[in-house]
Amino acid sequence: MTPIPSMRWPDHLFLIGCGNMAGQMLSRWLDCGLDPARVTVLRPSGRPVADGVTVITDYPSALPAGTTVLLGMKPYQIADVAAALAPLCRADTPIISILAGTTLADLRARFPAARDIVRAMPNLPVGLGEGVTALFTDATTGQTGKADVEALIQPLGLAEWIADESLFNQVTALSGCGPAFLFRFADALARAGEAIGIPADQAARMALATVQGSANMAARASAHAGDSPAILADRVASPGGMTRQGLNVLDADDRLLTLLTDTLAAARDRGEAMARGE
Ligand SMILES: NC(=O)c1ccc[n+]([C@@H]2O[C@H](COP(=O)([O-])OP(=O)(O)OC[C@H]3O[C@@H](n4cnc5c(N)ncnc54)[C@H](O)[C@@H]3O)[C@@H](O)[C@H]2O)c1
Ligand code: PRO
Repeated sequence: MTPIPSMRWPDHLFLIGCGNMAGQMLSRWLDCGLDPARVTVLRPSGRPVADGVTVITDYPSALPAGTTVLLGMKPYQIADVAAALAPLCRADTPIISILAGTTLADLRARFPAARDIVRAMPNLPVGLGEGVTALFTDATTGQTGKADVEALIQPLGLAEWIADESLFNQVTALSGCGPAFLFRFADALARAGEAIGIPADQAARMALATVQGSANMAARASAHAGDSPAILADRVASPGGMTRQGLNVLDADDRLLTLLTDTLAAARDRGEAMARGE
């Protein structure tokens, strides 16, 4: 992949944990030209991450100058991680946290020296540069700190600053968890096809290609003509035809809308419970 010319990288990037999510972020950054020699990953397994990336299993005695920290482990590990990491962080050590349900106030309390702390909520397609990342910070973080984080997040896809942290669990439910809901939909579409008689492997291929083509088409239609997915759905449905009969099932009593609203609300509520330490 050709490096994105406008990319601006931290002098050094220190990842705490590099599993499903942080791994996708790092993979995209490396694809876009981040020098692996600038990256250190701390992971208990010590398993290699990528050529040239340093992997350690314990905390160093100091962080290289210009280090940006990415917290990428599980939220419940924050107490242990902060106890070891906070003494290494200085005022000019930016911290980006992708931990669900971990508030900025909590992060500030655990990393009192750090000035720039940003909550980021990415989703898995960031690995393709087609992700969504919600960002939140407070007035303590400087404008330069915000711009630096924005520059780092830019190659991952869409980035959206959230003005009000109380919406962070909502946006996490929508875009952070969203890929799982879409994957479920694609799976259900395939299984429904099988249920009405299509061979399973063929239904799986056709469902996935339909989701992929439709998502690409919806993105283009929105960007070029401002046409929403709701308008596109009507364009598929010939009056009195097959699609309308199907849409009538999804739309009856707002069935699909209610199901998705309940789904997002359940995910949001879990984020709020996690923030309470539950
Ligand atoms: N998976 C997603 O789609 C997604 C999306 C947005 C945010 N997140 C957030 O990303 C974080 C990681 O989620 P994941 O799905 O990648 O989980 P994961 O289990 O795949 O990765 C967690 C990583 O943390 C490492 N780790 C374990 N104990 C550690 C310790 N004591 N110190 C440092 N590292 C340790 C593990 O080796 C692993 O690499 C979570 O906080 C989650 O809220 C995940
Ligand atoms: N994965 C994380 C979780 O399930 C947060 C968004 C996606 O908690």
